Order: sequence, then C-alpha cells, then structure tokens
Amino acid sequence: MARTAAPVAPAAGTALQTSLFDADPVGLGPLDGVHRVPLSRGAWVDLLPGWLTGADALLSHLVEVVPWHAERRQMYEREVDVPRLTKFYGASEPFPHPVLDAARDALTERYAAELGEPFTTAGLCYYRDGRDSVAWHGDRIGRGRDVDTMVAILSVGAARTLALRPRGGGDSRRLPLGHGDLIVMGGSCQRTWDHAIPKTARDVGPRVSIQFRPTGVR
Ligand SMILES: O=C(O)CCC(=O)C(=O)O
Ligand SMILES: [Fe+2]
Repeated sequence: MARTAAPVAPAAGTALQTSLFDADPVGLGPLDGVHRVPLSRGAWVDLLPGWLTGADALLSHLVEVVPWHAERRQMYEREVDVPRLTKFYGASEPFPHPVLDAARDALTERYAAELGEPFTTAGLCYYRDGRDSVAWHGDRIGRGRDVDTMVAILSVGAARTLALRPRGGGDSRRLPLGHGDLIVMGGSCQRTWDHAIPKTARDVGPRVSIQFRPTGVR
C-alpha cells in the first residue's frame, strides 16, 4: 500500500483538538514513583506513567525537526520498507530537544549505581500509524547479547502496546506506552526476553519512542 513518508504534524485549531492537546510545558517529573515489575530469568521492567509533561508538544517538535530515516531491509529475496522511521543519536551528537538531555541525565542519576555506567545514546523510532511496528527482538546487536544492561524508553504520542515475552516462547505481557510514559527494561531483559510493538488495526495517531542506552548497547 502506498504511503508517503512525510511527517504527520498534528492539526491544530479546532476546539476538540485543542482540548485533546496536553498544554503543559515540556518537562520531567520526579523519578520517585517508579514501580518495578520482576519478570522471569533475572529480567525486570520499571514503569512510570506520565513521567514527561507536554508530551504532545514534544511529539510535534520531534516529528518536525528530527532527520528521520526510512530504511529498506532484505527479506528473503525481496527488499521491503522497515515499517517505522528511525534516527540514532550517538553519545557525541546533540539531541533534538533539551528535555532529552535532561531525561538521559535523570536516568543516569537514578540508575548509574545499579547499571554501573551512564546512559549515553538516544535511539528514536517514529510509528506514523498502526501499520508501523517493530517485530519481536531483544536489543542484542551490542553488549546486551552477553551482559545484563538497561534500555530506558520514553514514549510520546498515541499509546501503542509494548509486548514482552520470554525468549523462545511463553506468555506475553502487554503494556500500553505513550503520553510521556517511561519503561526501563533491565537485568537480563535483552538476553532472556524479547519485545515488540505489534501492528494494530485500530485508528491510532503517531507515536515516537526515545530509547536511552549505555554506550555499546543497541
Ligand atoms: O518503540 C519502542 O518502544 C520500542 C523500540 C525498540 O524496541 C527498539 O528500537 O529497539
Ligand atoms: Fe528494542
């Protein structure tokens, strides 16, 4: 199905849209309310709904200013579109909004003792609608393959389900994430569990996820 890769900026102006818009300034709350959910095999997730305020404003900003990449990938004998747009910010590259620096620093302050190192990079994914997705995987391109680590994800825009299941199969957990929510996947989560953002037939708006990782974890 044809689809343009042009950014989808939320329309403004009508009373309904204004009332749905989170008018708060872009900022972060405290991390004190984080709640840990143990998974099996030494994996866990920490959750904090609504960590970021002004999530709609940050969504519009990121959709507009980030140089999004549309990737193609070999799938057996065919080349197909990767069903989301992405942009990876390495440790030395300026992030596209100062609240991302603040989030990285706050996460480092809270987790560095347990993690043993700071969060440094920001990977961004842009899910334009329900057809965009990420298939089951662990973040195992880097050190997450061999060692315990953490991947912290801040989500803005429409809530999409983040599904988690033990690697090799088992019951999955489904967490709706958007609107400034934070999840931190920790312990053995990248090695012993997989995660995915499934496609949905629901009429959902755009979502951007911001994944903070330590250096060498992808
Ligand atoms: O969008 C998300 O919340 C997950 C993205 C993800 O798993 C990844 O980029 O590795
Ligand atoms: Fe991932």
